Amino acid sequence: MATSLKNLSQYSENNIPDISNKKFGIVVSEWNDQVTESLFESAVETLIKYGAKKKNIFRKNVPGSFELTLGAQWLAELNEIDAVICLGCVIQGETRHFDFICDAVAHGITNVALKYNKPVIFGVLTPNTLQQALDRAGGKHGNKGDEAAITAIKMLGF
Ligand SMILES: Nc1c(NC[C@H](O)[C@H](O)[C@H](O)CO)[nH]c(=O)[nH]c1=O
Ligand SMILES: CC(=O)[C@@H](O)COP(=O)(O)O
Repeated sequence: MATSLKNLSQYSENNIPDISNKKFGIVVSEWNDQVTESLFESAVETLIKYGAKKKNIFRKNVPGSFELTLGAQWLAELNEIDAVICLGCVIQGETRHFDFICDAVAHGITNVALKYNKPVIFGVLTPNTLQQALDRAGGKHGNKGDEAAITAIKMLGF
């Protein structure tokens, strides 16, 4: 979809399962916390909107997005956790460090989902600029946290 048409918070509300007794782990990167806190607030709001109980939402912080994989694993290995949402924001700098982090996190989170056979959602923004991140954390392109939460919910209804 062309960026100009993108809205991360527009999705079908069909096939939403009962999540009243589902437990969610949310791991949040502290880097760019102006952005990641907005992603977290939106994710929690969406989970509760569709029936999750606040007492069943468990947050853990990690220093940066590179650590999201291990944080996700520490949550996913808990039998009581039904789905994990990973929230981060990696902003392009001057070097290739951005590429290594994004690649590692995308592959790492995928591997955790497959290893523990449960939804582990990639709610990580990978913008070129802070403004692009803000546009996707409650701005003109919606909120990635909302998208990540509804993705977790729908996967629980698979
Ligand atoms: N530059 C960003 C980082 N860098 C830190 C790494 O994620 C990691 O914590 C460090 O390399 C030590 O392992 N992290 C972000 O989440 N966002 C960035 O823009
Ligand atoms: C994505 C990052 O880690 C970023 O902050 C690194 O910036 P730089 O590539 O300019 O060192």
